[in-house]
Amino acid sequence: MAGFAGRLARCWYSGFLRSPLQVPALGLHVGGPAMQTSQKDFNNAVSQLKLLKEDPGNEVKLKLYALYKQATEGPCNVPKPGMLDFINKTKWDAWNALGSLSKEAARQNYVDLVSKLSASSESPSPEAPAADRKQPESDSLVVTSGDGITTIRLNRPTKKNALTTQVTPSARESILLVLSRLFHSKTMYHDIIAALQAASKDESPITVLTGSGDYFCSGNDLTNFTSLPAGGPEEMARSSAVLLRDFVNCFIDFPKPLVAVVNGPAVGISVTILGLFDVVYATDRATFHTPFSHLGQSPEGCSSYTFPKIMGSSKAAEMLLFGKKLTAQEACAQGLVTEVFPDSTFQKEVWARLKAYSKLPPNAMRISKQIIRDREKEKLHAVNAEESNVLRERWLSDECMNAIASFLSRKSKL
Ligand SMILES: CCCCCCCCCC/C=C\CC(=O)SCCNC(=O)CCNC(=O)[C@H](O)C(C)(C)COP(=O)(O)OP(=O)(O)OC[C@H]1O[C@@H](n2cnc3c(N)ncnc32)[C@H](O)[C@@H]1OP(=O)(O)O
Repeated sequence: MAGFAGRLARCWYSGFLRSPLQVPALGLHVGGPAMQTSQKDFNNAVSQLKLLKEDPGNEVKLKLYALYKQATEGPCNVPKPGMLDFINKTKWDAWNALGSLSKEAARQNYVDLVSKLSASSESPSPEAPAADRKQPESDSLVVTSGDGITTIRLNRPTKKNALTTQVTPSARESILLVLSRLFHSKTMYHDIIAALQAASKDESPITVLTGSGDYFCSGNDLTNFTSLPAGGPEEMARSSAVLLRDFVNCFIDFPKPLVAVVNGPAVGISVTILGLFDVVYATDRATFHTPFSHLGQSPEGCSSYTFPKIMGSSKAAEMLLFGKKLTAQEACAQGLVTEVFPDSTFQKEVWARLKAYSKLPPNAMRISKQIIRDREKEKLHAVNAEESNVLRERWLSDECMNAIASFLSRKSKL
């Protein structure tokens, strides 16, 4: 007991317990020295936020939004938005969760949070940009070229490289701009399309898709479903089907050797498009999972056609209908993966091999790919169009809505 009391006292004196109460969900101060923040400190913090070099992520942006509203308008005083108005409801929930927190305490929390973010965005990034970094379409996608290889790297490791339709704002955006850009604009899907189009015309003989961090990609970002456009769910489903079709078309039409370097687990659309790659190398840590039925959705990426062709209809059905997750070895045995490498030597072995392949005559490789793939193209485009249409309907179904709501409320994971 004495030890605990001693530790408590030391914590108190070191300022750890400066504010005696916290709002657990957001980790916020609600009392103590909060009252000392001036309006000037708060205004400075609002300006400081515009200078952030890193995107703090949607969760932090929500906290900032809620604190800003509380600091400037006091406790939430507007009606709760409707169920389907996901974005405004999420913002309302965050603001409302601050309860009766005083304006002064909200100002203090806002200032503390911004100063923490500024401090961490000044420390050097663990992954320094490559010297040959070429087209940073956004922070979520990094495109580099070197050694005869153009590498398109999915770069949202904290979200397992989920493909977002929401923009990662670059630095120097005001909170209002940050919030408005939460809604729409250019997306990671568009960035990948642009990167593939550029790579199809660049000097590199080989193009690679890979991921940063421990995942290859966790598929479509399920929070994409929360950005309802003015036309409501129907418009969201329509425009998403168009985006999906355009996205997959780029893989069907890609003219050069396209290699997936699968650095970890792959989910959803990041698995299905593998059937459109020429070669797939995987670490032995990778898994391959298409939980479409669990999500009330249906196959895309031409997998309804390529998977039965690659692995036979019954193995394909087990993956696409029942969401059976394959290990890397199983995926290799079934022909979806070309070769599996031990995780400890994966990067070294794969890149050495690709560098050697990139020295082969580029025109010969393109022409060979053309002969192998061209007779299938028309069929693949038709399959892609059909799959996109079916998904358009699925996205409006109760099964899909409930599955997304369940993930968003953290009740379910794969
Ligand atoms: C209208 C739609 C938009 C239109 C887009 C057009 C084209 C899209 C067409 C494709 C349609 C569907 C195909 C698919 O891809 S279906 C597959 C979707 N993916 C999933 O269901 C995966 C969901 N994620 C999980 O189950 C788990 O996160 C995980 C991948 C198994 C990892 O679990 P973990 O315990 O190791 O890590 P976890 O803490 O959960 O994750 C870390 C943070 O990352 C967030 N996150 C991970 N994956 C996603 C995702 N797919 N969508 C959104 N967020 C994701 C996770 O929430 C954690 O965030 P936080 O730290 O809690 O903030």
